[in-house]
Amino acid sequence: YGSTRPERILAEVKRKATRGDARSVVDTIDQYCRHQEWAMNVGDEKGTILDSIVCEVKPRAMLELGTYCGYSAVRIASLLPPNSRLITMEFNPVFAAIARQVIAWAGVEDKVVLIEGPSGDWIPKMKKEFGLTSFDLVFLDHWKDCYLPDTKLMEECGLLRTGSILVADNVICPGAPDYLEYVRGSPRYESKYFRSHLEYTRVEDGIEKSVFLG
Ligand SMILES: O=C(NCCCCCn1ccc2cnccc21)c1cc(-c2ccc(F)cc2)cc(O)c1O
Ligand SMILES: [Mg+2]
Repeated sequence: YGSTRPERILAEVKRKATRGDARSVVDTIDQYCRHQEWAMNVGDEKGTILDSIVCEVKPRAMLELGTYCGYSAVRIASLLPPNSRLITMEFNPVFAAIARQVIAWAGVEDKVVLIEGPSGDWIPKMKKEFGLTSFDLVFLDHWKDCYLPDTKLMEECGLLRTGSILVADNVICPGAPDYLEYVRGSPRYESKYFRSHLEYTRVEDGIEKSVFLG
């Protein structure tokens, strides 16, 4: 039931996941999207790669572009050290409304700030709005043709510092070829590809981790 896929995912979370237990929310969504209906969460396989990077970086300030149902926001927030903050951005208000409820159900709302609107509008005003100097870690999971322009915009807006890390989902499927060429070719980035699969499928996909060198 529920008219949209995100609504059906939220209904499943409320039915099956333990309130306040982020891990059970993540596992419930993975089970549902693997066995009932596919959805564009980063998923369990690529999620494990993302987890290892979050644990390694221990970001104080993290940005996620592309919230969808809040699956990766919950996954990330559950790993963040105390007084760290994940800012997650969603363009679609219907998705944002669902994600807020998923994030609340998981009990990680005090670590997550969800903002709505297009990245091109938000990126230039984030420093002021959030009293930020820079992001330690950015997870790119929004429109694939926005990865490159938004990365350049973050550079221009001084949101990246030496050592800031970009983690990009879907660099193979659907693909972000211009972004890959940029981070792999630029002397200002040290890039590494983590081979994996498109969520819940056997199709090849991967995550690109790129360190900004300043
Ligand atoms: O399209 C994807 N994600 C983006 C969704 C829309 C983001 C919109 N948005 C959010 C914040 C924001 C800020 N500014 C502007 C726009 C913004 C996606 C697709 C697939 C996929 C689909 C079909 C298929 F056959 C194979 C793969 C798999 C993934 O993992 C994905 O992530
Ligand atoms: Mg994705």
